[in-house]
Amino acid sequence: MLLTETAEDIRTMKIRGAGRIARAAAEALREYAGTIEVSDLAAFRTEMQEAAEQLIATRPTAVSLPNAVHAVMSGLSGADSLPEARSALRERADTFIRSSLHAVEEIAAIGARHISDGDVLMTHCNSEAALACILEADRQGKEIEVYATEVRPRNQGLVTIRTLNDAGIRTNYILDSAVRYFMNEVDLVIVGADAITVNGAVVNKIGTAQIALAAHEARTNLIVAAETYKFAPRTILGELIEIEERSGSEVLPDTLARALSHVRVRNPAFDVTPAEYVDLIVTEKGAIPPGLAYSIIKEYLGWSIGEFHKGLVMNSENHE
Ligand SMILES: O=C(COP(=O)(O)O)[C@H](O)[C@H](O)COP(=O)(O)O
Repeated sequence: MLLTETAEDIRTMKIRGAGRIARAAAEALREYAGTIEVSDLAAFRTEMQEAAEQLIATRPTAVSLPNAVHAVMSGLSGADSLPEARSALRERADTFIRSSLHAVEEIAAIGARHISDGDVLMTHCNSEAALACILEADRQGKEIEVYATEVRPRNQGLVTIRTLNDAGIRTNYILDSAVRYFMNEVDLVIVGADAITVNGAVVNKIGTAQIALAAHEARTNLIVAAETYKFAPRTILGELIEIEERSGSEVLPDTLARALSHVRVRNPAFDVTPAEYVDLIVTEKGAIPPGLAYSIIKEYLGWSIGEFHKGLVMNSENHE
């Protein structure tokens, strides 16, 4: 079944990157809504609720996941019959997926304006939104060069350099630890986001905060490419974004770790870059300074709503 498969693929990172995770979850809910065999609306709600929770439990950091689930599940609130509920959910899922893909295109167009001919860029991890800006700048004929990090331990940098290479963009593949060494050659850092808090802090792949620090020191601008559904409504209420810590075996093979009984491997997958190290956040609705994160949450996600909570489907009139 697509639902179980998708949940497993997100958990194991076969499907990864906040935007792709969000669309995969929406697609899984869509398929599930159309195929589960239930006799009435109440049973349908219960089944869908469980499916939503199963998806949300896969990875805790990317807020695009609960935001996508919320966008789809909100179709349940106005439905009076089982067929109505099924079709409302399918429709919400389609709308979410379409608007997510469209958002990436909009971000590419806006982000590319901030990239100048001759710029040397640096990116970290593999962000669809950040890469879309780089590819669009290249498509517009701007001569650019990119420094792309390796991204230990899962090496998402390999995916990034393949994309850049395929586009014929001059690319330097560097160790994560070589970021400061090269920073003086860089004109602009561009990264994606897994979550953005109400005060403009950016949660992204581990190492982003270190890159931001090096950029700040070198007076190199850092921009974040992020769809509005990467903003986290519940941070308005003071909630913190949970940072996923993955298995130590991703960093050190178990056989080696077993021989080092006093050593504990720590493997956080994300870190938090404070707003003061972020120059601009490029969303599909425009580029904003991080201090305006609140307005994105208020205007596009609805400030009284949250992400999908366990056992609670909230209304989202203004979530498109
Ligand atoms: O940190 C990562 C991916 O982490 P992981 O590989 O652990 O999922 C990406 O920078 C963001 O998710 C944004 O990506 P996108 O712009 O594609 O949504």
